[in-house]
Amino acid sequence: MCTSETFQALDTFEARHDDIVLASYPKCGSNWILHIVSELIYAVSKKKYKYPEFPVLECGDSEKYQRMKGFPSPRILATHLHYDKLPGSIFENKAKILVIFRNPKDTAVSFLHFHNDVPDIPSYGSWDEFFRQFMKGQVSWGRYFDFAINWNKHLDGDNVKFILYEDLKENLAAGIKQIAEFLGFFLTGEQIQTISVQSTFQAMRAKSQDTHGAVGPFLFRKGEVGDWKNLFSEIQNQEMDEKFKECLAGTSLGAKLKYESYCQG
Ligand SMILES: Nc1ncnc2c1ncn2[C@@H]1O[C@H](COP(=O)(O)OS(=O)(=O)O)[C@@H](OP(=O)(O)O)[C@H]1O
Repeated sequence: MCTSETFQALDTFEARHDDIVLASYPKCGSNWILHIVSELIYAVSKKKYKYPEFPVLECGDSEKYQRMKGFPSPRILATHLHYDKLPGSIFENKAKILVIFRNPKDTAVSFLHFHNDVPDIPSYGSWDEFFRQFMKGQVSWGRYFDFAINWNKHLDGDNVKFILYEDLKENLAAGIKQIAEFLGFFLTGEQIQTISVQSTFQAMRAKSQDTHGAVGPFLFRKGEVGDWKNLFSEIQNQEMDEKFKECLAGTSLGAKLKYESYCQG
């Protein structure tokens, strides 16, 4: 998805202290958090947050990064780039970073459906074929486990907040409150409640064509935890469990992902 020109252009990108970065592997809920953060900005400023351009940071060129200099603060920058590929100014200028994770099995299933449902992007012949490519990292933005390993040592920084998709599903209002506190936004319980009603899967899917155009209903597909059980074979389960053990078991991110709760049984 990114050419060497993209990375050269990204080097010219100047992050601001009050930028809000949403870092996630694809299909982990980036559009969900983007919506929540936009609603939080609206609640505290009464300014509707409008994305002046396509919000994925790395989908751009040097002209986009020039134009972004004129965008009002706070800017929301979504990215699927691995930690070591992020523009250094994000860290130097201490932008706030929300790192969003989702269990790798549901992430893979969501990724397959996205490829196969959305016209104009490559589709895969079968789930088995996609699974093989996903495990090898031969999919857009590379291997889930490389993304995770890359982030593992950087989740405890002052400017970093870890968010688990499954936690948000379990208690959306609590998750929104934590995000608000991390961003330094002070909201009443009533405001948090209003945002959580607007941020459920059903509410977002119902508006998806207005908010995201024709791709909306594919982007807001099912919004569930455990959909992997409909596609994974026993052998694929074992392979993913092994990979998790090899890459993340015993690490702080491994514990944060609550793999046993969401990927087994
Ligand atoms: N409000 C809400 N509640 C629960 N789940 C939600 C919500 N909004 C988006 N989603 C689900 O997130 C998945 C899409 O992830 P991303 O937005 O990161 O996709 S993308 O990488 O930007 O294309 C995709 O998951 P799947 O439904 O499993 O495919 C979306 O449905």
